[in-house]
This record gives sequence, structure tokens and C-alpha cells, in this order.
Amino acid sequence: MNITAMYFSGTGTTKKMTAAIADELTEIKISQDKTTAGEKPGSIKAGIKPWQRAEDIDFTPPAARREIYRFTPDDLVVFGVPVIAGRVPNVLLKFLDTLQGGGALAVPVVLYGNRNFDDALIELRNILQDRGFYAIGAAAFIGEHSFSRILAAGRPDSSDMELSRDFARKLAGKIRRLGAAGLREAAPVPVDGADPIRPYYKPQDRNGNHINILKVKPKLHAELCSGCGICVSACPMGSVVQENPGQPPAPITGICIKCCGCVKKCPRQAFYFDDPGFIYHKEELEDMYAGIRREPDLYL
Ligand SMILES: Cc1cc2nc3c(=O)[nH]c(=O)nc-3n(C[C@H](O)[C@H](O)[C@H](O)COP(=O)(O)O)c2cc1C
Repeated sequence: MNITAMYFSGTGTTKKMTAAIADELTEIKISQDKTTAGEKPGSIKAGIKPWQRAEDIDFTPPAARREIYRFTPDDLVVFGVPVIAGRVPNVLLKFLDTLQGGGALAVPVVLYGNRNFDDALIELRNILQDRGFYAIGAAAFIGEHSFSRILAAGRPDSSDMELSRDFARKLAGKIRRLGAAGLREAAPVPVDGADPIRPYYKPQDRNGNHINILKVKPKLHAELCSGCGICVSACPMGSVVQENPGQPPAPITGICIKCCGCVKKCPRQAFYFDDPGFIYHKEELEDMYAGIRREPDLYL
């Protein structure tokens, strides 16, 4: 069995969690198999071959979403996306529709910024099932909110990582108990969320008026920029363009999903937002959710 972490991750929280679950799962399963008296590694009796960690598939860069990814029944994919407006990021839907699950096992994982994951996990689970995967476990973890440095700051933290290890241990136990055929029969794992899936979450002001941040884009303090180009490779939409190497990028005119990869990865903090609606929404999210600590939801 090949264990792959596959993720889209603007500011790295989804990457961190997805890769950690895949690492832990591989470690646990290998050591479990070694200690199973009289059985060869991989519990071949249960129809599952020995396990190895495959290379990550990071589909954050636009070029990676032009590839077709095909899996087989010998694969287990820990599949992560961030929650955007309570759903799977809609810019990914066309790409996700090209996945070839081929009977692989999958563990859908979403990272959300301490507000709510709404229907993102059930949507991701359903997409993976539709694409030929078997969703055998699922999780919603909390990641520092893309817009903020204080909302869920530093998460996933050491307590989240401990829970992710426990989740991986239990998942390995389920795999061992049910075997390949039993796992496929038991899929998809039940998760929270509505089906049919609800509309995208819409930010509102205190009077209930919709705040439209769709067209908002970050701006650049050109005098702070060293021209290093980190922002160019950080942008999942290919919208940060440096016309001359070593020079500040051009003003962003392409699609921006507000993932804040450019904002948070810039070593000189040269990017900023000045849109009043965006700033209001960010501050309101901080007011409402920075004082509470949500805990991960794990499904097996
Ligand atoms: C446009 C946008 C919308 C978001 N919507 C939500 C949301 O509905 N609920 C929530 O809790 N977090 C929301 N977030 C926060 C992200 O889900 C969270 O910060 C996540 O950890 C980011 O993952 P990454 O580090 O892999 O990019 C949103 C982030 C962005 C950029």
C-alpha cells in the first residue's frame, strides 16, 4: 500500500496536517505489522500489502492542477483542502473532477480557521467517493485563519498534532480490523455537514448586509519588496507576476482567492489589504472567534 499526502495549501496549514497524518499512518502500520506474531509486514492475510510512504502531491501550484492523477486499490491518499466560505474551494472543483480514484482508500481532511467547516468535509468526501475512492476516515482540523495572525494563531499546534497521531493510530486499527474488503463495504465514513450541500457562506456586516470580497486583491508596498519572487511561486492562481526578475511584481490583476500565501510568505511583509469591506470582515471574524478554541472533529 502506498500512502500519499495530497493537498492544496495556500499558507501551509493543510500541508502540515495532511503530511503528518500520512507520515504517522505509515509509521504506525509498519511497526504494527512488525509486531504481529507470525504475520508478514502488511498483514497480507487481510488483503493489504506492505506500506510505504509515497511522495506528496502538492496541487497548490497551477501547473500541478494540469496533471491527471490516477490511483489504484494499492493506494491510500490522505487528501486535504482548506475550507473556503464553508465549502471546498470552488476554484478546485474542475480539477477535482479529473481525479481517477481507481478504488484507492482515501482520508478526506479539511483545515478551517476556527469559524466553522460547515459542509466542506462532506463535500470533499462526496467528491472523492464520486471519483472512485473509498473514504474510510475523515477529519476537520483548525488552522491559523488565512486573513489573520491572531485568529487560531499557530494552529495546528502541538495539541492538534497529538490528536492527529491518535487519529492515525485509530485509523490504522480500523484498517487492520476490517481489511480491504470490509473497509470498502463500510465506506463512505459518516461525517458532519448537510447533504444536499448548502450554499457558500457569505460574510455580512452587523446589519446583515452582504460584504462582497470576491474582487478584493492584496496590494504591495513596492519600497519594502526585495524582488525575491517568493510571492510568485506562492500564488496558487498564478496571479502574482514578476515581469523582470529581481524587481517587484506587477499589481495583481488575475484571480485572487484571498488565500494570503503571498501575504504570509513574504519575508518583508510587503503585501497588504486596504479594502474596507475585507478589513471589516477580518476584524469581525477576529472579534467573534479569536477568543474561543475549537477542537478537531475526527471521523472513523
Ligand atoms: C477566502 C477564504 C475563505 C475562508 N472561509 C473560511 C470559513 O468559511 N470558515 C473557516 O473557519 N475558515 C475559513 N477560512 C480560513 C481557512 O480555511 C484556514 O485558515 C485554513 O487553515 C487555511 O489553510 P492553508 O494554510 O492550507 O491555506 C477561509 C480562508 C479564505 C482564504
